[in-house]
Amino acid sequence: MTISPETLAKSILDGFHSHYRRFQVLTQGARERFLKRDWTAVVSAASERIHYYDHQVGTTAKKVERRVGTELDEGLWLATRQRYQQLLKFHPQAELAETFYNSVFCRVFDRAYFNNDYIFVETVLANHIPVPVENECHSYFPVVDGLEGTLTRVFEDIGLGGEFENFENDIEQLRDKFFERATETDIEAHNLRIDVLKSPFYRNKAAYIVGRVVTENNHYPFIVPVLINSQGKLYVDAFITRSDRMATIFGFARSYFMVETEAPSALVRFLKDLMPHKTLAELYSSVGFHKQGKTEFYREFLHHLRRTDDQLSAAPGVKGMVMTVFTLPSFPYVFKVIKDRLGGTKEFGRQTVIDRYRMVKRHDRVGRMADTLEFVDVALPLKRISADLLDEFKQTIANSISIEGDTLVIHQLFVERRMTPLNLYLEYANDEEVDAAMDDYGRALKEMMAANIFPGDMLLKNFGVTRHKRVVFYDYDEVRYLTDMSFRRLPENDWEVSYAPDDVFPQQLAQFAVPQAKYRNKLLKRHPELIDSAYWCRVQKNIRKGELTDVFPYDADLRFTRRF
Ligand SMILES: Nc1ncnc2c1ncn2[C@@H]1O[C@H](COP(=O)(O)OP(=O)(O)OP(=O)(O)O)[C@@H](O)[C@H]1O
Repeated sequence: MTISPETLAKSILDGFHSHYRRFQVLTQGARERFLKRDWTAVVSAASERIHYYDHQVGTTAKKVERRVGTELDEGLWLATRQRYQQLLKFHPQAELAETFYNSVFCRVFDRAYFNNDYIFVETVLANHIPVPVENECHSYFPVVDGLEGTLTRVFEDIGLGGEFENFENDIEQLRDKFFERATETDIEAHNLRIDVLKSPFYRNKAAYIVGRVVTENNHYPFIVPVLINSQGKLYVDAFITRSDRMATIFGFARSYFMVETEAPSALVRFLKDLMPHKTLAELYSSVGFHKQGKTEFYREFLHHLRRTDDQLSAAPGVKGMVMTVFTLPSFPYVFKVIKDRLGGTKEFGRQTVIDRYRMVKRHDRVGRMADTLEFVDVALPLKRISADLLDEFKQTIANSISIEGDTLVIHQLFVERRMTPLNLYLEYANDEEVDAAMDDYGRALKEMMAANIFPGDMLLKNFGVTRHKRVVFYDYDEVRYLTDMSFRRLPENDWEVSYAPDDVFPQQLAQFAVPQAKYRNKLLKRHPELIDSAYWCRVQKNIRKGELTDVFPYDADLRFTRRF
């Protein structure tokens, strides 16, 4: 029986709708999980939401295959693509539905067809957003009857549910911070409007209210984190206004927020207005649409390649034993491909590396582990690859590449934000910066531990320093759950030791990870407990008891004082 383009297009769109419904259900549950303080469910919902997209693409692709096989009928698919495009004209998630179509098509058919005739390499929506941004996502609060009244209305409107511990005190502190900020920025505190995104953003143990203060000539973004105490009462924890601090809260090393939206494009454009330095790719990912983040990333990359002429070359720093890492100097990302033969002491195979990178992606990355985008069959113009890098490819990743005409195809590729490797940073940093970096490296280790992550290989070269001078981990091939390891004290006599593969001796960790005494001393001065096995065991015990430690994405000095 022949199938029409109409039926085919609709069945792919149905697949997308199932995915989006499930995404919405998981996202909507965030409020209740937060109010019930069900942190275990918070962790599993976040992981399931990341996972579900691929599952749904797989199911839809199988349906397509059953109906039309894997032999591509050109006429049928050209028409299906056209029909699908029409169906999206006023669709509130049109750009996500385009991406879903691409994912299904690419799963079934050959790479030769991955062009704009068959899929949406370029979006057909471009600047045409099918939903009016203004209506969709935010509420307006003109300050007419005093700031306190307006702030109260903001909270009533957003509907966090639950009772506050001391609402009046929260509003007073917010008002005071607001006036402080108004003086700094020269805002007339009574002649303005507050715009607030209609839904709170949930992540880990917090809900965030996100908005902006609009004056006659300007606007100023803000975030208000709301936490919940052990009696289930809410309280406002801070008022965050500086854009670098906001950027860190939305940073690439954080997990994705849960925020309800019918029109992600409108939400993301509002956020872009608040944080202009963030790319659409980063913003889509930050609110959980990580596949859309990938699509936007790839589009940005293609546009960037067209606009520039520099060459892809090896990433600066110590070469890895597992990954061949390269970068385009004018583009702030690195590309990683697993080597054909894993070098040195690595006692695991390719699949373990892939599994560990995926495990980190699904895990709470607590602001300390960079997000990765995983691509299959990426085509790069050969002329943009330096001769040295091409040689390195042939020697290290020959099984993962093929050359087709003037294109090099990489069969599996991980992409991460580029940072300055910590070992390189320390070489040119001044004393104060070295102090701060070693302190932050210690904090990074502790925060990863608190999230049940044991980095395995803690060498400085496996950490990077971001634009905002935060230390972030990026090499996941030895990552394990903290609870899978056995932390032990070193016995008095070496010959008494019987080592098991998962044994870790914290007393030796700093010596191995930071052999240079000048750096190690700075680390241990701030974080002496890192070489105490009892400390590691304690953290492990807390995790086993189901305690999710608080890791705040903002500095402690921003936190409000709590008055009861
Ligand atoms: N996100 C990044 N930003 C900047 N440089 C990076 C990034 N990721 C990797 N690099 C560079 O590439 C090198 C190798 O990367 P990575 O540590 O991920 O590889 P590996 O093969 O897993 O290393 P190892 O041998 O330690 O297991 C790093 O030492 C660093 O110099």
